[in-house]
Amino acid sequence: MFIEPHFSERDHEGSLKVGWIEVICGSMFSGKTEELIRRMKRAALARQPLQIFKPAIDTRYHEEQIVSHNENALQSITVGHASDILALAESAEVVGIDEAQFFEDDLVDVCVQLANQNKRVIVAGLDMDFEGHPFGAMPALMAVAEFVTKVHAICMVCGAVASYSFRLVDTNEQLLLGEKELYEARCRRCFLEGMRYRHHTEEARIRENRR
Ligand SMILES: Nc1ncnc2c1ncn2[C@@H]1O[C@H](COP(=O)(O)OP(=O)(O)O)[C@@H](O)[C@H]1O
Ligand SMILES: Cc1cn([C@H]2C[C@H](O)[C@@H](COP(=O)(O)O)O2)c(=O)[nH]c1=O
Ligand SMILES: [Zn+2]
Repeated sequence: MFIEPHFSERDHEGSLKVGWIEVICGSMFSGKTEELIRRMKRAALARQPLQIFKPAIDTRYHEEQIVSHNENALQSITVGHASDILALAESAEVVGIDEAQFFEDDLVDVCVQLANQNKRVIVAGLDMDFEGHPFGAMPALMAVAEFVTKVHAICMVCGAVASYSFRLVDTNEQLLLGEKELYEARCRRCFLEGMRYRHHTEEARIRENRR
């Protein structure tokens, strides 16, 4: 379990002397939002001013809350662009960002600026998309972060540890919001099997159309 850096990182009034970036990544259903909520609740207990942000693109559950799959929730601000966070987080010492994969690449620079202003920045997001490719600004964020935590789900096919989000419907757009009706957490083996089957049926369909 992630333990916050020691309190010597604070001045005598308890304010942060140095900032840093924490990344929480993993597949869908792996507990990213739960872990973000857990860390933010502990910051609140320590009476540190905090603010949570999420991208306008993702309003699946609530406009002004981050909500985990098991219905844990915390107040958040929805922003259209990562750069909006800079002004809105001015009075926060701890900044949480959920669904980071949906922001533009400038999220990396925004997080670095916030950390350079001595803020603790906690970013949660999908490390890979439905094809198993790195998602948005997540890889770059992992590179500049002081702390990276990868959380895991349970494979819905075989019960092993899952790192992949398998899409159950046949669309190739990277952006497709949804839950269990559209995605399944899968281990490497079951993810690969699903992808092979998909390519196989796609090729069969193309062959059929050529006739
Ligand atoms: N396949 C699964 N593996 C693990 N947890 C799952 C799975 N399916 C549903 N869950 C639920 O999802 C919760 C995690 O939700 P959440 O924090 O929102 O995940 P994430 O933000 O990574 O999508 C778990 O505590 C569990 O209740
Ligand atoms: C893999 C993948 C996911 N999405 C969408 C589906 C969900 O709306 C979110 C992820 O939510 P979670 O909190 O991590 O469960 O992202 C997508 O648009 N494209 C993808 O490839
Ligand atoms: Zn599996």
